[in-house]
Amino acid sequence: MIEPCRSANEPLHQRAVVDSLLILDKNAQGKLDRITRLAASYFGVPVALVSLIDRERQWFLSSFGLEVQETSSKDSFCVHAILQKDTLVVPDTASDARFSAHPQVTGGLGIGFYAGQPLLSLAGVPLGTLCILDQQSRTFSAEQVADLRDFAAIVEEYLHGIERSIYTESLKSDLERTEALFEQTFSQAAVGMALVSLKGQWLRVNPRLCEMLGYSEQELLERTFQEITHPDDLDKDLGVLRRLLANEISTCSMEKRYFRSDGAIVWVQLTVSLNRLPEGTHHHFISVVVDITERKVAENNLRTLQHELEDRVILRTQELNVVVNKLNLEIENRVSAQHQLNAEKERLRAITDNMPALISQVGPDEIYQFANSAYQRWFGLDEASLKKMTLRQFVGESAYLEAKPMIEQALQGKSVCFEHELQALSGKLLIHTTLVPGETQGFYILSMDISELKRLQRRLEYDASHDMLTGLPNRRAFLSQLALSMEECTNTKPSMALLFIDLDGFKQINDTFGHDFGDAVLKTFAKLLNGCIRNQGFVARLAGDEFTAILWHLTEPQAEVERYCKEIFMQLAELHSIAERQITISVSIGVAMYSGDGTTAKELLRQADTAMYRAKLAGKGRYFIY
Ligand SMILES: Nc1nc2c(ncn2[C@@H]2O[C@H](COP(=O)(O)OP(=O)(O)OP(=O)(O)O)[C@@H](O)[C@H]2O)c(=O)[nH]1
Repeated sequence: MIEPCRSANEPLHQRAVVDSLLILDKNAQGKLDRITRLAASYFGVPVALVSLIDRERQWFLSSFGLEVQETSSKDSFCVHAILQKDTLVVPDTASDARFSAHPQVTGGLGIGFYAGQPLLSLAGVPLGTLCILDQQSRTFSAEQVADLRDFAAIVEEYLHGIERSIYTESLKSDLERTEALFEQTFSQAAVGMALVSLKGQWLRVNPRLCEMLGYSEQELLERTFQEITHPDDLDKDLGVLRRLLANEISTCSMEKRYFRSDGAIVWVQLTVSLNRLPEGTHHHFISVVVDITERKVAENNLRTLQHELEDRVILRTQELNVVVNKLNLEIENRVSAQHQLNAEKERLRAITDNMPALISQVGPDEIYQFANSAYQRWFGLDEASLKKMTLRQFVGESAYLEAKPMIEQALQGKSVCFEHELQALSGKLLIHTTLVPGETQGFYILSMDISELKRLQRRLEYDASHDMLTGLPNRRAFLSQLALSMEECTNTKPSMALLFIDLDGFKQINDTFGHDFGDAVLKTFAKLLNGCIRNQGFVARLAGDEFTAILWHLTEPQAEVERYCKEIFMQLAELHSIAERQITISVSIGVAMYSGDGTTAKELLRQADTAMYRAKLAGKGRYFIY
């Protein structure tokens, strides 16, 4: 037998209908049995069957002349009828290639003839066949085919009735399930649910909505939603419903306020959709109501908090702006001060660098913190090198130890000056240093090179106290030495003599040989006089050709004075020429002895002068003791 080739995507609901038909009650089967029996009789065949077929099996809902209830679908003649969707007539199975090898043809039932009419469901899906079988081959006229179709139509009618009743039962059951589900959902929902008429009347309300609004179910059903809607929200609410009714939107959601029965306000999230009847007319609204009062309160609190925060932020921002402005002003002032400071520093640097002095600053650790460029010029040391040095390292060990007491005073906050020597690139320098305590710790150093100044000072001092021509101490030096020497004497032990010495006839020498020669004479005599006194006294030129000598520490005043005067005369006697000119010089000497008796310097000088005049009067070239 050639097996029927069936589509793999055979409609699924065919199986469902077949399954449903299989569970028909036995009474129903009895009706089909009457038809198969009638068909067998009408067509004069031994077997008439109503078969149902799915992919695997073939059942016989009714069988006349056959005991078998079920076979495999691949052995089924009926499948071929279903596949060709029209009456299948096989007059002689033995000569039909499709069935000649079928076991029920070659053996078994020994089928020689088959005619089957497909049975279609209400939806036109083939469910099985009404078929007749004969063991003999036979002819089957067109009228008989039409009759078989009529029989099949009766079976189909019957099966459709069953199908309808199954479908109705199924719908009813679905409706009941849906209704129960709706009822359960409606009553147990955690959100408010309601059906509302198109005019706003509450039609059905669930317990949660009643609880939310504080009304009993009955009280609520006696009201419209407009009555309990907050007036400020009503227009918006009605506007949205109008759009729903105009089919502009399919559903809407809004936040609105209801008045509870106790007058309190309930904030809700309302979602409304429109329920339509099958023909499309509007029937009622379906509302889902969620209480969002807590959320609204929280939002309000949050909003209030946010406003408070914003106010605080504004306040703080204002305060901050004031602070920032002050800070900016302060920064500007500081920047300005810093600029001034930098300018001051630069000016100070320029001043100090151009000062002919060493200017520096050392910290409490005696390390240099600042040094002007004089250090570079004088010692070849730049500021960077000095900043790595201590004062001790710079001045050297011995100079540092010498300056240490002054450094300590400066570190204790006292200004101090001292003089010292420093070895510079140009040689040894005499330095005058002032240490000035710093504002914090450490001190400033101002060192000036006073080598030249000292030389000048010494020169001035020398010039002020010496006679330029002879180099002997002058009148001024003489008078101070006289006072000093007289102070050293006591009245118990006279030990000093003052000699007033005047050249004789010096005017004549000047006039005869000239002033320059007179100068040479003065210089020669000064040297002679100074040589005579050795270390036992003091020689000075008072003025012109007048000289003085102080002899001190005289143990035998008279004798020592006389010896000195004679020494002068003797050396003058040995002097025969000056400046290669033959000449003889003599002097007159007046002597005043001092014994610490209270005689003043002026009086002593007068006494010596008087004695000298006496020597002059006595003929010059001699000495006279007062
Ligand atoms: N060459 C020279 N002459 C001077 C200097 N100072 C004063 N004289 C002169 O010294 C002379 C001093 O003369 P007197 O002492 O008055 O007279 P004298 O000739 O020495 O006479 P007697 O003192 O009486 O012996 C004057 O002619 C002055 O002009 C000087 O520095 N150089």
